[in-house]
Amino acid sequence: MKLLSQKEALVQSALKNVPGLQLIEGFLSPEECNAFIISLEEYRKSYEIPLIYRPERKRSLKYRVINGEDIQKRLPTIQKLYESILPTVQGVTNQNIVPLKNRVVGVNINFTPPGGAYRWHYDRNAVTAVLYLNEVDGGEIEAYPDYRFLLKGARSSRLQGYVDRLLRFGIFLRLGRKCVIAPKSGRLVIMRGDRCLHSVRTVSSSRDRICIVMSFDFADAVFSQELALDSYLYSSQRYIAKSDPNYSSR
Ligand SMILES: O=C(O)CCC(=O)C(=O)O
Ligand SMILES: [Fe+2]
Repeated sequence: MKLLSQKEALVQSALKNVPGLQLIEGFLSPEECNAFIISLEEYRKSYEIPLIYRPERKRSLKYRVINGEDIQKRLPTIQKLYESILPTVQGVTNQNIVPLKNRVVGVNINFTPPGGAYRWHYDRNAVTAVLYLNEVDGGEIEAYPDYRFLLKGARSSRLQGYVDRLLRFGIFLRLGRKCVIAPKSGRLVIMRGDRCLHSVRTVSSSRDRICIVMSFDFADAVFSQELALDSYLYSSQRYIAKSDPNYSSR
């Protein structure tokens, strides 16, 4: 394992009480994580998992993903986990959130291959829980919780896109609180994903980083960019539009 720098070790140990981002260690035991990993290895023998690659100037999106519809059909134990984790996530966040109506997005399994990463973004939904299934070198979530200037009633607007991009510049990032969360089996990260700027650092191990991503939102939530963002995140075909699919092109 790579040794953490002293500064990063401090960042990690101070993470327990950050508003907008919580860690639960050992949410699953190593044996439970292994059982999931074995069932996913079996899954991969029967089904192709698409590789999504969207190059970006800084950190690109490069990962494989099993979407929620396929999980519901073929991986019932993971679907059950998504349903049974709800009270924990509601309790930790103190928010009356529910699983997403969009089944493709609700629960995903992300496989970040060696050299893969996940670009900087905010989530479309209010709360996201990431459950790490294994430990790899690199692949840390780098996050700035509670770090967004949200435009009321216009969160999918082009203007919101400009504001969000502005906040990624170093001079602004210094105003935020940086959290670095290394992947470790059974570790659960719960964040207010629509207010937390986050990304996944490049995986430097020779094996995939594997995690389960579970999304929740308020019952009345709507997201206007649903179709564009879904094809960007889940289809291995080239993404045609040039602009960021999180925001409207008008
Ligand atoms: O793979 C991860 O750890 C998180 C990815 C993520 O941020 C997301 O799926 O929205
Ligand atoms: Fe995310």
